[in-house]
Amino acid sequence: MFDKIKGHEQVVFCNDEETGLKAIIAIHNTSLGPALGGCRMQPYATVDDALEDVLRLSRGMTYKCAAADVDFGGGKAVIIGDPAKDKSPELFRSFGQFVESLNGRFYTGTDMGTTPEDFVHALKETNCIVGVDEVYGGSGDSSIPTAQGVLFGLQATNQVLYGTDLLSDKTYAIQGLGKVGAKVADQLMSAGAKKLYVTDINPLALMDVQALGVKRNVEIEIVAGDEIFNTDADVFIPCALGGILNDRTIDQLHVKAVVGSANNQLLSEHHAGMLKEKGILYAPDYIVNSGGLIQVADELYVPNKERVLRQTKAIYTSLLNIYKRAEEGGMTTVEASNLFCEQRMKSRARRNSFFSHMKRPKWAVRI
Ligand SMILES: NC(=O)C1=CN([C@@H]2O[C@H](COP(=O)(O)OP(=O)(O)OC[C@H]3O[C@@H](n4cnc5c(N)ncnc54)[C@H](O)[C@@H]3O)[C@@H](O)[C@H]2O)C=CC1
Ligand SMILES: O=C(O)CCC(=O)C(=O)O
Repeated sequence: MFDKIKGHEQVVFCNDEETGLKAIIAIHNTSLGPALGGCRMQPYATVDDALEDVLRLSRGMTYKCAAADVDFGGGKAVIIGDPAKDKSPELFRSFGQFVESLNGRFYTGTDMGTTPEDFVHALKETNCIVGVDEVYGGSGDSSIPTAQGVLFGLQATNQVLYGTDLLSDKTYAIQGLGKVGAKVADQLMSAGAKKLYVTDINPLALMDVQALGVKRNVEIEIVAGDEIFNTDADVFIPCALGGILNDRTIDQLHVKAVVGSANNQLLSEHHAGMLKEKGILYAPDYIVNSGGLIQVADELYVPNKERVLRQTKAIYTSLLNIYKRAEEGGMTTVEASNLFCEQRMKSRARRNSFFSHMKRPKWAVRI
């Protein structure tokens, strides 16, 4: 087990037979501050699958926090269960009690399969919850800034590919039309996208986007499953599961770039090299999808949407800088991005231990 969790500070298995809660909380690194990361609910086939997912996701949060320049560390939680069938207020209260037991080392909120409403129940047990609705003292749906961040990432990418920030007259292939993907699709239509290829396992999500396409006069083509990798779109936008950029799918891709919200898009880091070899520009996921993190981290200062938007806009310049560093250093965009984050963590961690009280975040207003 210790080999498996190598590199992580703490992994907590949460078991409550009364509510049926089976969850894992993984804290990767708290050298920049307490761990922060959403909670995913998914019917994992095995506990090992759930563990692998939470370990990968929490590690990604460490880099995301460093890149977005928020004083938090990397953590994430997964609940093993079917979001359509296994949710109950008691289950989320039980999860909240486990979060509370970590005594401020871990802050959490939504991710795939969970909604802000779920965490209103958890909030009854712990203050370490972010991203609930404003009426409960939270900053609201974090998928709104996440989707905005993806749009800024797309603009930066179009700037490199075509010399313009405009998103119009291009075709995009979106995988996953959930909280983030549906908003990205909506905004791309507003921005004048020529055509969207879309896929989702939820037929209702597909019907909604198709109806919107008719209203906005934008062509929508629904494709089944893996066909999303094989469209003639200009940009592929993954907004569902991780690990979808792998030997098999990269072979099929003939887009010019990949820019999406899904966490851990690359099955393994060497897949960034494969994309580079194929001439596909890859926007590192944790740079592009940091809008939600920016909002939930900001929430602890007292929520402020303008401040969040300003910081989310910085994704545009961060991504351009990463593209430039990668080009100049002959690296993949992921290598360039990881290097930048590791340098920042090294210098900030030292600063934190010199000047900060151990009990961070020092700005938390809800403790
Ligand atoms: N919500 C947020 O603010 C953030 C989300 N992310 C990441 O973005 C991705 C999407 O997140 P959300 O939109 O919040 O999740 P969500 O649960 O609201 O939506 C996910 C969508 O993907 C669909 N889906 C699941 N498996 C699929 C498959 N095999 N093929 C096609 N579609 C599939 C689902 O039916 C659903 O519509 C996740 O990887 C998440 O970790 C990252 C940062 C922040
Ligand atoms: O979006 C959130 O609520 C928290 C941040 C997070 O979990 C993520 O960026 O993956």
